[in-house]
Amino acid sequence: MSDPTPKEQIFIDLEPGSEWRFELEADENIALRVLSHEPVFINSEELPQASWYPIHRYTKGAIYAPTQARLEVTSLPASQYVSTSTTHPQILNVHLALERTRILAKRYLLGNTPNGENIQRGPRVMVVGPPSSGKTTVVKNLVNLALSSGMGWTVGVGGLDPSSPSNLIPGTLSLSTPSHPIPTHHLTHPFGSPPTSTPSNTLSADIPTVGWWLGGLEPSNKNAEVWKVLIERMRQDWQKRCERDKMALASGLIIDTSSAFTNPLLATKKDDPKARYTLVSQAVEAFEVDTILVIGHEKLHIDLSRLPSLQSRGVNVVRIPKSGGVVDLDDQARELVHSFQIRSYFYGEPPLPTEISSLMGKMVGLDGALNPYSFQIGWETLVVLRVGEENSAPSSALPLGSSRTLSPTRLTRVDPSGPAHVVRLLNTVLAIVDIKPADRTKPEKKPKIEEGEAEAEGGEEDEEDMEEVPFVEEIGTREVLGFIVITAVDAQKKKYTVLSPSPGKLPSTVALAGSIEWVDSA
Ligand SMILES: Nc1ncnc2c1ncn2[C@@H]1O[C@H](COP(=O)(O)OP(=O)(O)OP(=O)(O)O)[C@@H](O)[C@H]1O
Repeated sequence: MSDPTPKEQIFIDLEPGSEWRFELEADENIALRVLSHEPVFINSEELPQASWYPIHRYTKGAIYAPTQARLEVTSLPASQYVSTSTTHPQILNVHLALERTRILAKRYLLGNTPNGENIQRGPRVMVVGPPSSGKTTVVKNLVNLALSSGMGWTVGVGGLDPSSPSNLIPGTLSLSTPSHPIPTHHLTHPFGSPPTSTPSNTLSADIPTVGWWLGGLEPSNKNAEVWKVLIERMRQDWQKRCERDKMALASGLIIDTSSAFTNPLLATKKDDPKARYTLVSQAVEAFEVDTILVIGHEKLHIDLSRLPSLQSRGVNVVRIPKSGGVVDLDDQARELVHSFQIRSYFYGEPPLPTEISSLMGKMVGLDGALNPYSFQIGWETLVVLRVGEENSAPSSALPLGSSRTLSPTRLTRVDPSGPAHVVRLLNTVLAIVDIKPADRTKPEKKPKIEEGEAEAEGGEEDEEDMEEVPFVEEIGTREVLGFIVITAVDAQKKKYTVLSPSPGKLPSTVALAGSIEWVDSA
């Protein structure tokens, strides 16, 4: 029987140029629809007229109305308010300048029409700022403005913030090429999901994305060399794309960065102790960035404007205001977001409560739940590697008189037989990397145990040198195919239990470990 007392409707009226800001808690899911006729935006994506737009728990954001507007929401979040201070006009100004560059670049590249300013490619923009300054939100707005312009742009989105929930999974760098505005239904995956994680008929899955595994949440002095190689990999990928596709070259690249970029001394090398903002200079050089947007921070703006490495390239350093709506996340909230991000990689989004999914009227397509798959795999079959110098033996352990000449991106095989390793591997997130026959430095051993059905076989396994890495070093910084997590280690049977996003054989049995761990607490 249907409920005889219809629920009271909740309306939000917005003055021209105001925004409705909301912060959804763990038990808050809402849907909203626009009842007025003029366009209303969420992160510069126009909300569909009259359709319900669902927004999942934990999401924080703002609905912006350039003209008078009326919204209907299914329920009012505990934390919500309307503000007339908005940074949208400033973001729009930046967008218009970028749009001009794109148009001139397109004319040059596709129509062979030179322009007086010698613009030969689209804008390359990098957004920097302190923690919780709204970097990801600015990137998303600029990308959505470009994709909504009707010009057919295919903007590249660089994810240089391994801890951002917009990235693939914590610990990765990513490059995605969305072709439609990025939605804000939930906080994970807005820059795109790897194909193994999300069914292809969903909103976020058709954003082609490639990822590289840093294995940590931010660039640091310890992983600086690995970071540098990953940036180079990403640069090559972007360059290849631009060579293939002139429209991508004209559309440009917008890069989100880690707040570690604001640390002037990070990644400074011993041979160049005076270098400052190495991470910024590195990325600027790799992606030929021409504009840096600094959010809020006055000193950072001045520092970067005076940085010789940027001045010599003629990089335009522009300061834009920080939105008063940005939510400052503490460490606990960040941990929760990361855990949620990993969970949704494997399980997708839990279904919306029926009071939302059964709403009358049109509803935009939803991302659904996924069916991850758990199985056992032998220690010998799944080769777990770590990348980087920090994982190799300390210099003090080297023979007397010898010095370290190891490569900073060397691979170390994790031998799970040591008790410390078992503890360290449990709950570890692993990135699967593609292996080609030419990558092997030793011929492949036929795996004795495959997946699920072979579980019960167990038995003796040939002894092999578990310390030896039978692959070339280059695989440690290669593009990743997907992620798994070790949920149990059976020391007696010498097997891992792993959770994979989809059933079937793993695309490769070589995986990279980092410092990202996950325990399903949902
Ligand atoms: N105008 C706004 N109204 C409400 N919430 C907002 C607004 N702008 C940003 N937020 C929210 O504030 C949070 C922090 O913003 P964002 O992730 O863009 O910052 P960031 O600088 O990239 O953070 P990080 O330090 O993690 O790199 C996000 O949850 C975002 O959705």
